[in-house]
Amino acid sequence: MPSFSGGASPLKQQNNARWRQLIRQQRKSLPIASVEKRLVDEVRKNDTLIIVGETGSGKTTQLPQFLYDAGFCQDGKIIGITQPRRVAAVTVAKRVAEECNDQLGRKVGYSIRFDDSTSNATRIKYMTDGLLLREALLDPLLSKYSVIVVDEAHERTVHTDVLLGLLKKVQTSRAIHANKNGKTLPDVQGKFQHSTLKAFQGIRCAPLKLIIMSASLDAKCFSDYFGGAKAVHIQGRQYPVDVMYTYQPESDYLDATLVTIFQIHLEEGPGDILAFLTGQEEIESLERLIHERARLLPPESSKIWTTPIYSSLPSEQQMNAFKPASAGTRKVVLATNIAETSVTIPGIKYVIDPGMVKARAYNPVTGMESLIVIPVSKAQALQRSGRAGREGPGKCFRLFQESEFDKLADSTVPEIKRCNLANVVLQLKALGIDDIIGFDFMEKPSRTAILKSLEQLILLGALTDDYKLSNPVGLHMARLPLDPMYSKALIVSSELKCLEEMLIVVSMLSVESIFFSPREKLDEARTARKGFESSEGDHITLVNVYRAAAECLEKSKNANAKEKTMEKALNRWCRENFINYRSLRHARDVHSQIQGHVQQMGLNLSSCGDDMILFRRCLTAAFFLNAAMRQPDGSYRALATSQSVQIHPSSVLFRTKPDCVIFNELVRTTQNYVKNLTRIDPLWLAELAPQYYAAED
Ligand SMILES: Nc1ncnc2c1ncn2[C@@H]1O[C@H](COP(=O)(O)OP(=O)(O)OP(=O)(O)O)[C@@H](O)[C@H]1O
Repeated sequence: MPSFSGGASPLKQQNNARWRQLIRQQRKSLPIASVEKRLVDEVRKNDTLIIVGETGSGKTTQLPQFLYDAGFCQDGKIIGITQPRRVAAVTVAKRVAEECNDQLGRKVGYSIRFDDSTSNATRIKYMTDGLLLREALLDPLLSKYSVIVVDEAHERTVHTDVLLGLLKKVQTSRAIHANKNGKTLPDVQGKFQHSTLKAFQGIRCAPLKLIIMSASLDAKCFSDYFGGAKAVHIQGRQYPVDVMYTYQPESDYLDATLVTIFQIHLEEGPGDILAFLTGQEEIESLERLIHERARLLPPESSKIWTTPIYSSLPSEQQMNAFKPASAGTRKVVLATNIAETSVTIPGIKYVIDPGMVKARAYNPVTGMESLIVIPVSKAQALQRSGRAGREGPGKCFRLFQESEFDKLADSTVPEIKRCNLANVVLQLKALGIDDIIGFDFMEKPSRTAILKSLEQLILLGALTDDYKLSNPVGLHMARLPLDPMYSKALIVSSELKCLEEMLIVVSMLSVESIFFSPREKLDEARTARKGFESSEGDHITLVNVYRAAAECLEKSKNANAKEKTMEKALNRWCRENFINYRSLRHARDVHSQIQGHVQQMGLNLSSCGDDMILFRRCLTAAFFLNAAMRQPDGSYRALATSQSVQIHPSSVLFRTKPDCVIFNELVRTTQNYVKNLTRIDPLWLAELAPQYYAAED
């Protein structure tokens, strides 16, 4: 994973005395600055504290610095701040390092999956909540942290919720431990796995301070969970944000966003625009429409620079959104909700919020997870408007009526209540927490959902029949930062000697939209795609694309081209073949990261060559829970859930309609569609997954 960079060079800025003076003034003028002493006192007095303060009041950037200055990092301890999103962890760490007049990675650093900028000197560490959970696998008492700040807790991502439960447990263990005046840790014996206990024998642990923060959380609910923890409210924001609503409901929010962008561009003063959309496809189609329309404007008003930001975009491309536009050009950032909380995107004065978001949905009875587009909550709308008004007064255009806003839910339903819990259960098991149903979740997922995931993990071989983590399969699976089904696929394919192919498939499935079909060139795109298609299905088609791209790179490498030229050649090849260059690059990134993991785990990196029957059998052994049979009426029935599903038109099997398939994704729109399919022989199911399909006597 490349390191995050971009924007003006911090060192250059730091040498500039005027710039330093400006930063000092900015920091002093933040609402949080006037309550520094009070906040530090409250943290001293309370082991758990809830801080609610408006967006932009200075919580994320300032509080860790206050605590550092107040001596919370004595004895080499670290203040850890978790964020639900990678991009926030990185950009905020960069900003705070600049404010501290230090290089990123020294006093202030960030650590996210596959990218760690910290050093032994780091005392203020920004990270994703998922990363801290992984750290807990190695250090169950999180002994190097004196304070942990869980920022943007209102988002209630599944990682945040699991982390909150875990931190509560760690706090208790550390308090008991500290009372025993620094003895070793028999008091936590039984709470954690024996193997991990050894890692911290003899370490002295002081109590852990825990701070929960957000602009839009229900303080009472968090306080109750933490035994009546104190909540403090920080008043005021630095700059006002004018919020506007539409007079009429908008039937097409994408078109309404496009119109609003040009309305702002042509009628409002200088300032960049941030528009929230639901996913990569919407972003890319709007980007094209903006460019088409901008070409029709007179030259003096046509200068618009669009820059997308969504989670599957490679990190250095995400960072483009944080760069300033050149003089006279208006930057339009097209973002998903990854830019909704915590971040300050320089230049943004106008926010456009169509009020929709793509969210996970889960049916605990069938065990099926899907993605659906739904209205945002009030908390999300508030966060979105809070991205304006950070460097000066701002405006937020909500593309719905005020009466609709009033009808929105106050907060988002916690993700833990609407996702497949297999991953959570696997992580908790790896942390030595055996009683999942009895785990102190802030909001308990349904019993059915927990049981369903336990059952799934047993079927995948990650848990034994008595619900213990299996060795080595379960241990390997917990170590891989992937969905359990994908982890299982890698382990099975190593046994069946086609790990190389499966690595490609898992990487390609981890990114969005590999194929690119512009509306005006649909026929050309279809013809180009035919060149990669396998009649066996989409997985092998993806392998073909990946290998053809690798061949293109190999050719330019053989011609001794420099890396930049090789990338250019790949970009050209992608355009010619209607492949999404951004997605392909991301897939290559993911591939090299996962390859590192599987090699470390000692898995066998072999290829099945042209034996695609073997590979399809391997896909069956991995994804047997997602098998579907054709019905007499041409529809399909998902075998595990008995749901009626259709093959998505994007699949190469859309027309051939084989008897039996395995699939990777279920998308709910007007119908249940399955995507990413491979044709299989139904007899393989009982042979390769007898634990699930063996015929009853
Ligand atoms: N990268 C940056 N560039 C310029 N100004 C910044 C940057 N990061 C933060 N700031 C300034 O610091 C202010 C406080 O930011 P901070 O992220 O600490 O606020 P917050 O209270 O945590 O907001 P939120 O609840 O939205 O996360 C911003 O409003 C902005 O004025």
